[in-house]
Amino acid sequence: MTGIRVGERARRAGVSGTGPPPTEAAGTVAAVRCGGVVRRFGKVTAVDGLDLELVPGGPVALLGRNGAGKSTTLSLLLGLDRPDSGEVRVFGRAPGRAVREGLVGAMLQNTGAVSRVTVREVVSVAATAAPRPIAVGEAMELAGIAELGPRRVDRLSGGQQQRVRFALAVVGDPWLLVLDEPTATLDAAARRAFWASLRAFADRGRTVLFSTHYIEEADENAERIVVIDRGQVVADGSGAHIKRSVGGRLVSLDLTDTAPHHWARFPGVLSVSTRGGRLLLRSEDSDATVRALAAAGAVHGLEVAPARLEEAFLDLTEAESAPAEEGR
Ligand SMILES: Nc1ncnc2c1ncn2[C@@H]1O[C@H](COP(=O)(O)OP(=O)(O)OP(=O)(O)O)[C@@H](O)[C@H]1O
Repeated sequence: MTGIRVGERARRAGVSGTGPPPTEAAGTVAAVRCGGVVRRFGKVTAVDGLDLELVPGGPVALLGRNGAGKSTTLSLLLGLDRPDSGEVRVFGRAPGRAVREGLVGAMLQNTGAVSRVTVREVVSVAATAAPRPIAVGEAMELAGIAELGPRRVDRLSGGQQQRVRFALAVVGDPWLLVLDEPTATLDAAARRAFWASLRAFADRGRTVLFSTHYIEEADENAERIVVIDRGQVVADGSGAHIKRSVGGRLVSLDLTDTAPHHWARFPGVLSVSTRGGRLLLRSEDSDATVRALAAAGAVHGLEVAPARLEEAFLDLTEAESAPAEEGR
């Protein structure tokens, strides 16, 4: 576990907050615990025996390619859906109960903007509905929309509307904030601003879990990355840990040589792929790989680089990717 405990983070940030649910001291109960969770849709097993525990703290990224089971997992955590088997607990409670108690906030994909109301009005309504809200102005500040209070929500840009959704998700002061691909529709500047807001919220000692396809963003913005594929956790740790666990360096060269080589049998080679006319060899011993490539006369446009998270991610999820949408 790499999450920082609530008390520790909140102390570091100098935030008092409203405190954890009264029955539990901070950090003594898992924010999320999934055990053997299965969710099937017809022949498709979207979540396939998922085990996951989040200690309070974060942010944590749920990283996976299309159809990996991220949204289904988040729906189960929010009590919007139920597992076919296995157990999901949020702060020790059934997810629906945790949501009703105001312990969970969410920002989901494709939620439309309400018409004709102002930003301040819509955030105020959400605050009224929450059992333990923070001040409306504070939520707007956190979301970076303090200046937008009098503006109509339906006349804002996509990036601004996304920040309003963030304010709606945090105004109830949830102890777990769940975000499904929060930056999918944002440009680079809006993304940067959004991540700053999200980190500011996590720094109040809250648990933040977001799903993403963006590997580099997960690395930059999460303390822990849970890689999910075919509804199972295939890697779990910091970005550095995931890079290390896949291991090695990336040896790449121009694929000009048409002679058949058994690249996978070259010394040190862990995996082989091609991209844009380049051969990519992940190697645990790049010196040995390069020597063998030179001996085979295959060195054209050679580059050796540290493993990037993207390659690590592809290695973890690409090898058997074909049947993912077909069920097993
Ligand atoms: N309501 C549903 N009915 C049928 N199949 C579903 C349903 N919801 C999800 N699935 C299937 O379950 C699998 C996992 O979907 P899910 O949306 O959880 O993946 P994801 O990782 O969130 O993907 P994406 O990144 O594309 O949103 C997919 O094969 C999807 O088609």
